[in-house]
Amino acid sequence: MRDMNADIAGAGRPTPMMEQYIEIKAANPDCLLFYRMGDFYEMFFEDAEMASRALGIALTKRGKHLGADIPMAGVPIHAADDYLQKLISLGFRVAVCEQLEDPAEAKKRGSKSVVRRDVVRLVTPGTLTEETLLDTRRSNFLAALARVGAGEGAAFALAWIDISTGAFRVAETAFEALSGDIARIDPRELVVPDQLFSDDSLRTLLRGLGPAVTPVPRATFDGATAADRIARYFGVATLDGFGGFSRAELSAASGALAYVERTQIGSRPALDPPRREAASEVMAIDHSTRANLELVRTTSGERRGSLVAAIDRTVTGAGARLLCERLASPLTVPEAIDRRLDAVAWFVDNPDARRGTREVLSSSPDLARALSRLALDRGGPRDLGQIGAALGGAVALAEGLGAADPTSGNLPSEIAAAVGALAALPPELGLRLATALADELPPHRRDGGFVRPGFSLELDEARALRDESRQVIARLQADYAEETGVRTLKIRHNAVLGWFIEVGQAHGEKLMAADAGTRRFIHRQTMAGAFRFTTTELADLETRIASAADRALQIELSVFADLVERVVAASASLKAAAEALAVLDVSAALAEIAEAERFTRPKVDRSLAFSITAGRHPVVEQALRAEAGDPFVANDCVLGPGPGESRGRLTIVTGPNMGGKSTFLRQNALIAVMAQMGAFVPAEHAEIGVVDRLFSRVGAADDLARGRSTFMVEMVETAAILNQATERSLVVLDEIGRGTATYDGLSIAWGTIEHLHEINGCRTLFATHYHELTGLADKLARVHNATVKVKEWKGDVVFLHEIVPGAADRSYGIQVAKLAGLPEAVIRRARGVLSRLEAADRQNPRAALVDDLPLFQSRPAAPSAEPAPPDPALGLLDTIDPDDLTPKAALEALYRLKAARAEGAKRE
Ligand SMILES: Nc1ncnc2c1ncn2[C@@H]1O[C@H](COP(=O)(O)OP(=O)(O)OP(=O)(O)O)[C@@H](O)[C@H]1O
Repeated sequence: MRDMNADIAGAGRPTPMMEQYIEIKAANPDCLLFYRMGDFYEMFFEDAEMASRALGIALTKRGKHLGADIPMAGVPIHAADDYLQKLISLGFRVAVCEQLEDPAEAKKRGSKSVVRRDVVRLVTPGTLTEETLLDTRRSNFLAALARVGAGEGAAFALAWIDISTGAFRVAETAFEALSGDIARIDPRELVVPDQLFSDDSLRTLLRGLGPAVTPVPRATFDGATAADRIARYFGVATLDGFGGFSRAELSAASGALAYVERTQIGSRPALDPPRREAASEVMAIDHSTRANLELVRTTSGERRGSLVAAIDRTVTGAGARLLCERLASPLTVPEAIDRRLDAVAWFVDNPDARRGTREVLSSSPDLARALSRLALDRGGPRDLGQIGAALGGAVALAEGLGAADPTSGNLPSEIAAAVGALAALPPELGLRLATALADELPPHRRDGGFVRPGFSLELDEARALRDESRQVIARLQADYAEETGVRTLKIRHNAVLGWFIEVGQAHGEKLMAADAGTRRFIHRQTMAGAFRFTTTELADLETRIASAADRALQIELSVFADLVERVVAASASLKAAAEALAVLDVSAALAEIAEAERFTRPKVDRSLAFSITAGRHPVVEQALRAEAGDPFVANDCVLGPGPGESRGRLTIVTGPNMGGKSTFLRQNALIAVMAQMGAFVPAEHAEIGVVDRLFSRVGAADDLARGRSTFMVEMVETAAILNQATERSLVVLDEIGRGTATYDGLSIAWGTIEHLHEINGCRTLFATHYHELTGLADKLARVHNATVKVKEWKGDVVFLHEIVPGAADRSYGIQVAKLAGLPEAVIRRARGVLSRLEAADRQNPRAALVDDLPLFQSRPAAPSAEPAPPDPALGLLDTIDPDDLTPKAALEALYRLKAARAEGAKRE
């Protein structure tokens, strides 16, 4: 397409319409152009070819350009949303180009003039608003990444906006935290200034995010104009009222807003003012930990099997979105966590209120998204209806919850705040919507028929006239039939002729002859087998009908506009109510699952405790139940400091394959996440000192997209843990070092444990098959051993899934391999090899290593007691006096120095 303009100059001119198309397309080169022609969006040239392949629609042609056929493909307006959804999910961006005037208007300018058209909106993954294009249970964030400064001193920030609900947040981040923060926000689209897009240090990260990354001109991120842009958007003189923002945050917020403005063209979504999220208030969970723990989706990308799928009992889309958000961003401030837990506890203790709340909520529509569509002028009567219904529900809820706490003042603060927000809704708005809107609502305002009879006298009159005229037509038809004696005479309507009288051919000829004198029946059209007539009477009536119908529609549209205006004027309180409804849904849903699954309230404080009694893995437990398999075996886990200790413990978990080590590791990480998101947890008792960062290295996966092998990925992630974990962190490591040769792996695991114990001091679970490591428990004060119990029965192994103190002596790998169906011959051979290896180890046991190796030395601690041998080069240097040297002697001295240094290096 880009070259097309150049081509045209050299050849004959394209048609005026093609000229218009080419101009609009040239302004939107990175989008498929949906070019409105009547009831279709048409695409031409490469766009047509791409769309026809992507959507499986017919590729046709229309006219010629430069002597060649113009490929064309089109989608009908009424089905456009479905096609848009498919295109967006395939990574396309679409520019929607509408007709901006009636074709009749264009004709007035001359027969060759083209209808004015322009792009009214860019549809991109991060800027969707239509119900059909959105996933109800997932937020649809557009994020923007900004960097201020360069090199070591560079500051990063992210801003993210969901235009379908108005949510707008900003947060500072750091280079190392970027991938974790982006994973937490989970945006559908990330915009970055073009210089960051091509920055080497970010290339791997951005490439990993795929087509959802959109580079934009850096000017929109410009720090100097950022504050102005934001203030302008919200119509305020200064941002002071929104709180303080760093330069990087302003830049990101400005970049995100600019993109919203660019894609929405003239429309202005009703966004909340940007809210700052402090990194210290959210548990840091890096990208791979998030993926490993399968918080919101499994490693294969599905929601089924994830933690959120196992615990989500919300009944509204907004509730599901909030639950997901809370799960993705657990808190680190115990008071804030307690506020959430208080709300859940209240719903656990008040099952009737819970049931009532959930019942009202389940029929409560998506207030935030309906509001957003109306504010963007993309809403229909049903969106108004949804607001009305949600308002009705809100009033019922506020009353119901108030009644559940008649003494009032005893409601937990989160619920009280939600009830407050619901009670603050303008009562007249709900009433107005209820009286104005009909019971059954059409999807589009253009068809009318959504205003309740009795609401507007004028409308009722216009409608009566319109409908009555129709009866008059029926009567007229009977009269004409009577008058002409043609029983089959019909009065019909079509778009070209309007109302007309139709009779069969024979009757038509007769009528023309009989009527020749009076010319009462005016001939309009002769069809095959039929004649069409009109009369002055009918023409008059037609005008009256048309104007009455038109009038009725105009009145309806003005009622619509008035209602939208009232709704938009109340958007602040409606948004607060939408948030309140979501909070109530989440709290009640977490109470519901707590009761159904016997979850209990965790105690979260500022200690370093980590004490779980009878903890379970919520997903595995439900899966086992669904398969009607053995019940899940609950296990304890204590990682907090013991008596007299100031830092947390490291527990080495050994045990057979398939014994349940990974499950145990993950369940404790998940319990920490659940506790800090403000949910009850699958344990009899849980006490957790807030976890600032959670690290989990569970299971290995190649990252071929980034050109890293399994082992490399494992080492990169282990390095991140060793460099970042604090004593407040929780670290869960599964089989570190297994991806390489045994001795290398064992050595790396060994060094890692010592570093975690001595330097990081974090609470750690470490599962391994290197049994030699269990010896470390004797050497390192806070290292403990735990193992999974098994029973051997007739040479087979029976897993008990019970974690007990102590070390395993063997892995039962061969027994598990046998269970998995490895050929008998292989099993026999493996047994033979194993017994040889074990015999060799008995002669020269690796387990004894722990006694031989000195303790970990890399602590930046005490200088070593033994002085290092003096460097001979330094000794030699002392004997040289530069003032005494001739140039030749100086050169010789230099050679001698070099030699002495080489000698010293050898000794080191
Ligand atoms: N506490 C438990 N109660 C009941 N069943 C369990 C329990 N823990 C694990 N299981 C079952 O055992 C299976 C294997 O568990 P898991 O993957 O945790 O073993 P593992 O010791 O990590 O094995 P490997 O060393 O081979 O990775 C699980 O899929 C689950 O079905």
